[in-house]
Amino acid sequence: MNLTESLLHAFKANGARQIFGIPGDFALPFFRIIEESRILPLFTLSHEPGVGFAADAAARIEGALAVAAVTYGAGALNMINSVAAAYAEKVPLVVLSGGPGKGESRSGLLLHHQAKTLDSQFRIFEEITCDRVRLDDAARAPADIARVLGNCLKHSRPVYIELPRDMVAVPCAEVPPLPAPEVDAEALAACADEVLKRLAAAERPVLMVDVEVRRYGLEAKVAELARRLALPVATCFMGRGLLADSDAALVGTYMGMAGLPEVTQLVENSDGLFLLGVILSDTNFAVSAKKIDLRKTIVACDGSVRLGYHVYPEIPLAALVDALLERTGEPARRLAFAPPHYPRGLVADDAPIAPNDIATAVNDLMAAHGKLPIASDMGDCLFTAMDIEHTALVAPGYYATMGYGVPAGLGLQAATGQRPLILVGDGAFQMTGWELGNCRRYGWDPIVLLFNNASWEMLRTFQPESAFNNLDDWGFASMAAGLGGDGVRVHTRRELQAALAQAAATRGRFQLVEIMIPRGVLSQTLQRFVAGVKRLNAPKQG
Ligand SMILES: Cc1ncc(Cc2c([C@H](C)O)sc(CCOP(=O)(O)OP(=O)(O)O)c2C)c(N)n1
Ligand SMILES: [Mg+2]
Repeated sequence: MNLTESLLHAFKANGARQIFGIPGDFALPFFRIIEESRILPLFTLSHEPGVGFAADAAARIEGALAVAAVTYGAGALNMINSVAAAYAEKVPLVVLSGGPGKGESRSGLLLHHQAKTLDSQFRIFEEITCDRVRLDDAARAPADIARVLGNCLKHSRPVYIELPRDMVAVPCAEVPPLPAPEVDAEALAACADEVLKRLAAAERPVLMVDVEVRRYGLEAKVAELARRLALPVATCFMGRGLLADSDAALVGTYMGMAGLPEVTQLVENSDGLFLLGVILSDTNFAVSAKKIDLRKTIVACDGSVRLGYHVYPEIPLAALVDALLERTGEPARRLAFAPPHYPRGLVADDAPIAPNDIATAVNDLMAAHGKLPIASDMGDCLFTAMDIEHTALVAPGYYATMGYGVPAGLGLQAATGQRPLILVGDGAFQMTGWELGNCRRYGWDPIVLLFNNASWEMLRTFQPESAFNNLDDWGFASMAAGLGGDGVRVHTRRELQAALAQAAATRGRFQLVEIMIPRGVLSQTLQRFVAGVKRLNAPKQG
């Protein structure tokens, strides 16, 4: 077996199901082995940001490793933003980059694709990965690969592997099993006992879940824990879509002043708030109506558990959930809760379309055809998604990068085989929407809802006086045929309903529904979010 095959077998043995990538001369040798060995399917896309986002979405939806393979320099550095997004949102993404061979680096010449030095790329990735290795020693490689992949899964963060092009075919041993995370049994027991004691003492305990629950494959266990403890469950903005298929008492998504008032009160008035796998970010908590007193909360994330002033380090989330389940049985009472109401029954008339009409039309579609997993870009489309029935959702809710939606939808369909719904604004579509041109050769057929307000509308809500927020009308629907799909532009609610029905009935080609929205017309959630941010940032009176 050669080094590339050993690496590919290790990817597969630890959960990866495909590789997304774009080759280059520093990567051609190992791309050939990927293609000829067929150990993992290879999907090439058109631009490295899209490669990173597609692999990120595959990792999120599968709760497993995903691999983004690129060439040295122009390729890998083109993917920095996608890897930074994966780091911020705790995604186990493996960056596999080609690199110069040993001989080349001694030639004394500056190499093409080289930035400052030949080590610059390795150092740049240090800031957005939890571990890195350059595979320049075949004897050390199996242990190095095991260590790096082990850290990728343990920390659920990206890692960087550089494969010099003169090493790809050297003989190499199999990669050993990854090191299992060690847990101090006594500390775990004390931690689990204290968590349960706190929750039992609370009159209004609430469980809030976020991305780590999916990253560590814990959704079913967490739903069972919530049932046993009779806890109402809220997701945070980033955690939207979690537990969608469970019987957990899902009350909705907490968004402070921007969210449903009943969910905001439940969370902010809780005397036993249990934050499980929650990233304490501004997009999750910035617009809190009432500052959540973290001293009264239980925060389990990033491998530690904090209860007030008590901190238990090195407690993996999975170990904590298992320990809590071991200590709980059938609930004394069944929790009565009111599931959130999502709008249905679109009035299909000749009125112009507002974002909430899109949510209503999608809810009607899912009621008729079953739930669809959603990949959403950043923009009002993501705020609109909060009014869509709870379903699997991948979106950059915290890192908030644009360009995510379309490639992420392709990654989602490549990973699961399920047809996704993609939500994307016109500004974001201008960035990576062209990746739809890759659907035909892989048989992907997403339904794409393009919110076209000819505007960077989110920016306009914060700075309405700037004319640069006005975008031109690009006529996206008319471009769909050339990219291998079908496109339709809709202006009224009647046209929207008909277009969605037609898209749902058409398989085998992507369906682009270009939804014209008047500038200044926002989703209710975004309106509340902006009002909340403005209120919080307003100069204090007096
Ligand atoms: C890669 C990238 N560039 C810039 C931004 C800043 C930014 C936003 C966030 C605040 O940082 S929202 C927004 C406008 C989005 O326009 P569009 O996709 O048309 O959606 P909508 O019209 O619904 O706003 C920009 C430019 C970003 N988030 N990501
Ligand atoms: Mg827009």
